[in-house]
Amino acid sequence: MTATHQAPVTEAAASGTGPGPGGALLSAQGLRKTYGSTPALDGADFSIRAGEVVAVMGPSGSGKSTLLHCLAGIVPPDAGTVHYRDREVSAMSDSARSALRRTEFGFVFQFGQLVPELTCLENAALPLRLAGAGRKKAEATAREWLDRLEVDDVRHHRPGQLSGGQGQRVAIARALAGRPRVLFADEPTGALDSLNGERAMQLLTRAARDTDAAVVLVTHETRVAAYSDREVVVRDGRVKDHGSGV
Ligand SMILES: Nc1ncnc2c1ncn2[C@@H]1O[C@H](COP(=O)(O)OP(=O)(O)OP(=O)(O)O)[C@@H](O)[C@H]1O
Repeated sequence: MTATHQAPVTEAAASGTGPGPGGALLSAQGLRKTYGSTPALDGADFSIRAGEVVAVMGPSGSGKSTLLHCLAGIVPPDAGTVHYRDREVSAMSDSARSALRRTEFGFVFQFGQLVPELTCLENAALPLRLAGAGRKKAEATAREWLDRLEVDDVRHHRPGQLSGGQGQRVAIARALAGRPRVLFADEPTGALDSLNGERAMQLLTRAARDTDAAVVLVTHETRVAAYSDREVVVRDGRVKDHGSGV
């Protein structure tokens, strides 16, 4: 659906600054989402504060990725609400949700999804370039993040020339270079061996904490969830809060 006529510039540009329900940075209440006859979410609640790392765990098919997609404004829920600060994401137009994703959110998926034709430096600079930064400034910032993720030495390589661990760290640098307030990570270490997975998680959580970004971390691995402050478990489309993590 295109929403060109429904999205006043002010809506897309206005970034909520007040706290959301219960002081949360991002929260969801009573989310429902059905695909055909398959219920993916069935009354899911969630909330995360600035600087918090929350692991979303649960069996395969329980609704973890759907929850992440609804929270990030990628998929509109059938019912329920999502708030980012004091703005209701679930009530925004498509273009306002895209603007929110571009300016406030960062994403890391299981397979880095780097652009194969671009170098690592160009990949990491891409979100900044899309947000309007000039090439020099974007690449200077991107280099700082590649350095933090310990992959500055491969900045002139293309994704096809990297190991899995290097590629995922470039993807994390790209996601964080735009200084997102919320980082969504869906099985970010799912394609890595345990050593590379551990290192990627150490660097990801350290960088997120340094920038006070919230991290919604979908994982089925307990050793990955151990990097969180709190774990929740999704079961049959509902969320159970397990309190503090390790
Ligand atoms: N785009 C879609 N079209 C149809 N069904 C979908 C779609 N996305 C998810 N589903 C279904 O919704 C349910 C929840 O899927 P979801 O991907 O959210 O689970 P998950 O907990 O992330 O699973 P996994 O750990 O295996 O990735 C599953 O039954 C899945 O088959």
